[in-house]
Amino acid sequence: MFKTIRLVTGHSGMLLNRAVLYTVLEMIANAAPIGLLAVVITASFDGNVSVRQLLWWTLLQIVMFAFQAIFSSLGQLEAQSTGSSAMKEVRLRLGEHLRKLPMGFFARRDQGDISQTLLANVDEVEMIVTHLFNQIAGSIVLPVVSSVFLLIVDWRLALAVLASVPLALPLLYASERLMKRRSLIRQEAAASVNAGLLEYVQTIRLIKAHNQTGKRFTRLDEAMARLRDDSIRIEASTSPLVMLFSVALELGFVFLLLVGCYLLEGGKLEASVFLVFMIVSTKFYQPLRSAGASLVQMRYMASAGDRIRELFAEAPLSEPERPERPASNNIAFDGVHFGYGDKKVLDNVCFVVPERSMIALVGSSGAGKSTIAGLVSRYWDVTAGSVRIGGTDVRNMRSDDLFAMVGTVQQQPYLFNESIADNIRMGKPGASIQEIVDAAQAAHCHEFIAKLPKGYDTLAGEGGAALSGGEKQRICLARAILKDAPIVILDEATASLDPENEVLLQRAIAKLSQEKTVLVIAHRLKTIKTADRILVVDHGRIAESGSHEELLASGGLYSRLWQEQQRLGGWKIKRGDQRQIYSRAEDSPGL
Ligand SMILES: Nc1ncnc2c1ncn2[C@@H]1O[C@H](COP(=O)(O)OP(=O)(O)OP(=O)(O)O)[C@@H](O)[C@H]1O
Repeated sequence: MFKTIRLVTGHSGMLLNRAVLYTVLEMIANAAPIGLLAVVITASFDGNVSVRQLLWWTLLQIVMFAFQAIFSSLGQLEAQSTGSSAMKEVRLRLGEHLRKLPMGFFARRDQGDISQTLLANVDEVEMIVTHLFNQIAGSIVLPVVSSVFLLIVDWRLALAVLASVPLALPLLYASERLMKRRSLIRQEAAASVNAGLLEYVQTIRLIKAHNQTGKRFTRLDEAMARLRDDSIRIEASTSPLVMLFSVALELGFVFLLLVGCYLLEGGKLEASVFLVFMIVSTKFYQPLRSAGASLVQMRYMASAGDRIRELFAEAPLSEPERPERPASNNIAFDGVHFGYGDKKVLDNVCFVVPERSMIALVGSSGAGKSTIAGLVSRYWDVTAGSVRIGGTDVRNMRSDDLFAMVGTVQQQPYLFNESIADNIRMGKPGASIQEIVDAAQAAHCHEFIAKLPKGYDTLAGEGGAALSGGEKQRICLARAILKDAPIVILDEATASLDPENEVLLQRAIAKLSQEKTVLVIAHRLKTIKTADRILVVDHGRIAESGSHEELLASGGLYSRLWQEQQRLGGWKIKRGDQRQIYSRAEDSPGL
């Protein structure tokens, strides 16, 4: 549990100490009136109380209440600000850590599961820092102070009051252990509900399209039912133990009555002392009961901390001890083998992409093209062989240097729910609006952005929901152009474009390749016809390599794919003719 507190407070540990100090002072101010009360009761029994003394005691009581209020506010304020800033730091550290993890981690772990850790688990741990830790520290101080006081006043009665503590503690321990076990199960159930909800919202279009609403909802419903059952189970198993702990603790009061009556009977105890004990013991049991309940609750929150620590424990991509910088921007694959776990995907892949050239990767679906592109950015590490940039193995480069060198436009473009300008600016933080417009013009998206009601200030919608696939892809391309990285990877970047925009974009990409190293993945072969070299990937191997003309002449796989696409691509919808919807391309010179 303390590991969790240390993990989240980090450098702010000292601030938390200050919060605890305020709480301790608050509790001392809370306990002080007890001593005062004892003096008043004893003096009243002895019959020597003056009005002046009473006034002084009352004044002292008021001062203690004021101190209590001041220290309580200071403690809460300190704990809240420590907690909030510590959590902000933890989220940033987690975000940074996630960025450095290999992509294999994201293939293993569910998005919803990760977001549950980043959001809910961090919030739960924040509760420890802002409320529970303070509460527990405070609730322990009061009984400690009161028991010291009681021991001084009458050790026999004090021992009677304290006798129930060793009886109650094993029950608290059992409850804490049970909570530890059950909380992990409940955390997993909560993560699976979160994952289900996220998937449901993200795929709502698909679910509607396939009329799957009921079925998907059933799965979500089941996950929620599991969470409900686990929550009830936690409550049902730990609450009775916490309750028993309270009852066992209160048994001390019964011991006090028994011992007190016995001593009173034998004339070995003054009635005033007995009365003081009966009043003060309430200040002993009540805080201990709430400390016990908070401790069990804290155990649950600490399991959220375990999940955060687990995430931090995931090994990031290894960083070289002596980082190297590439001498140039060419890319070389040298005998690369790679597989996802046991599944072998690439087999002895060798090729070079010279600087200022465009190399295209083509091949059937699942052949391994995106995997090759991913290895350049070190999304994964090769199993054998090496991927080098400018002669330097990418594993010997600092990952930040590598990411800065490569600009990628993915198959599925993603836009953040920010303005279009900010989405493009991500490529170069701090870029002026003129630079953004220039990049948008190069990516042929300026025109449609300018026509939007708020132009570049239009919100893209989460995931770019408010834009078409082609528009999103062009904005992502503008982002990559603005990044101005020496290596550009376009993974099916023109897949969602209409023929007209595709031609324009081809020109932009061709221009890009005059200055940069460009690796393009495309299914539509006519979009990469002009590439300096085309690599045909087949079952994880480079099956053919050459220019468009050379590959056509060789009559191999590329040539067959080309013929096939020519045949299929020759069909188009003929406008204005309801009877003859499809027509051969050669019938239409406009194609
Ligand atoms: N994260 C992953 N975990 C396990 N297997 C994967 C993963 N990503 C891809 N694969 C598998 O590796 C093989 C190559 O996939 P890859 O995405 O590289 O092919 P591709 O040629 O780019 O396909 P496409 O043209 O359809 O995008 C496929 O069989 C695919 O199922």
